[in-house]
Amino acid sequence: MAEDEIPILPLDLEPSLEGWDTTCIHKTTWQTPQARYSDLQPIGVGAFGTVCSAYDLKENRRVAIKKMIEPFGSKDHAKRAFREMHLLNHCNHENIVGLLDIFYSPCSSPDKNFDVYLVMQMMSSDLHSLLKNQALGDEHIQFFVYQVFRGLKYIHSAKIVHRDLKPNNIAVNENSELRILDFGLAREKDEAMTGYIATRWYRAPEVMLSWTEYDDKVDVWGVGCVMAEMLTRRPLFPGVDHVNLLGLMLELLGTPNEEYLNQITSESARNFIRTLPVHNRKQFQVYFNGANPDAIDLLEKILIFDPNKRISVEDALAHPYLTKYADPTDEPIGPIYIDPTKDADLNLEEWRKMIFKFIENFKPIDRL
Ligand SMILES: Nc1ncnc2c1ncn2[C@@H]1O[C@H](COP(=O)(O)OP(=O)(O)OP(=O)(O)O)[C@@H](O)[C@H]1O
Repeated sequence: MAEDEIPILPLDLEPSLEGWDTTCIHKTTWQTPQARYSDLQPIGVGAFGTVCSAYDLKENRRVAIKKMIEPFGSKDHAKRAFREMHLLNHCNHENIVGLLDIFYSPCSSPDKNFDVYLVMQMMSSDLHSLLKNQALGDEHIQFFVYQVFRGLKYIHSAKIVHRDLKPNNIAVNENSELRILDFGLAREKDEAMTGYIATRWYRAPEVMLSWTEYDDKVDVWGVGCVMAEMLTRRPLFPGVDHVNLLGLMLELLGTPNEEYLNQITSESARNFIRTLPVHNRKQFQVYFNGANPDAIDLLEKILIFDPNKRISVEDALAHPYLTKYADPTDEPIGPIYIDPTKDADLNLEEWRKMIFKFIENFKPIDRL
């Protein structure tokens, strides 16, 4: 499946255990995963995986296990699967979900397709489910936004761009700890960026309007959309298609100036915007009526069309809205990520071998 064909799923699919091989033999141990991971309960579903919580009898803790959907369905699927496991394994940070273990289906060999299961820290909910059920107080919003930026500082300093931040990809615990999930679309920063990234509503304008280059500021935009959703409990830009999404952005943020429009590489996109009614930027104090003025100020600095003028992660962490939690001595940076497959043009069989080897060689580490 090409990246621009990634299905956009209805938001609330019922998770299930369908297709789970609960009898498969664990690669590294004497135990079957069924014996090591018991009490499987479906908790989540995405376009590329179904997720269960399970009790890890060896470590005496609950974990989340994601079964990748058709990792070998196509070359692009396999590439995505490899990237996800490799990136998850690279990151070790309190605000990023980590790879505790990985295993495959019974009698797997590199020569034929096999199922892949990723074991991660278990979180109790994600922001999408949380917001469906409850309103968040300002303190919670502050703490969540802080933690997302803290996680982004780590991944961006490692030269990784997440590219798919949205409430479903932000997991939280009862004690308000937060971890960023789902590195399926993440990329090494300098890699050529493709047009399709991020679920539509959270997609930065520079991605939609095909700027020649875009960078980690797409993730800052994503935080802005998620933060606005935390304040109002409604998606900020629920566009039904590209044109509608752009229209919603222009209505709130005003028509961008010529300097900005001239940076859009697609002539048709540029001209299209010029045909639309001219909007003035709405007053955020009115739109986000009742919100903490510092929250509004931070949003003003995030929701800016031009990524070069959009606030950076470092400056966001130092913003007055997050002062209560900010501690530059406790906001670690990450080791630079190098994708071993960066310039590789592998076929499906070769990807399968890469994934098999990764699982074979996987060594669990102590995860934060
Ligand atoms: N570690 C975890 N703890 C708790 N819930 C989780 C965990 N990992 C995933 N989930 C749940 O499962 C859902 C799907 O997981 P994930 O986003 O990783 O799958 P995906 O197929 O890559 O999704 P997408 O459609 O966003 O690409 C999440 O939205 C979340 O509700």
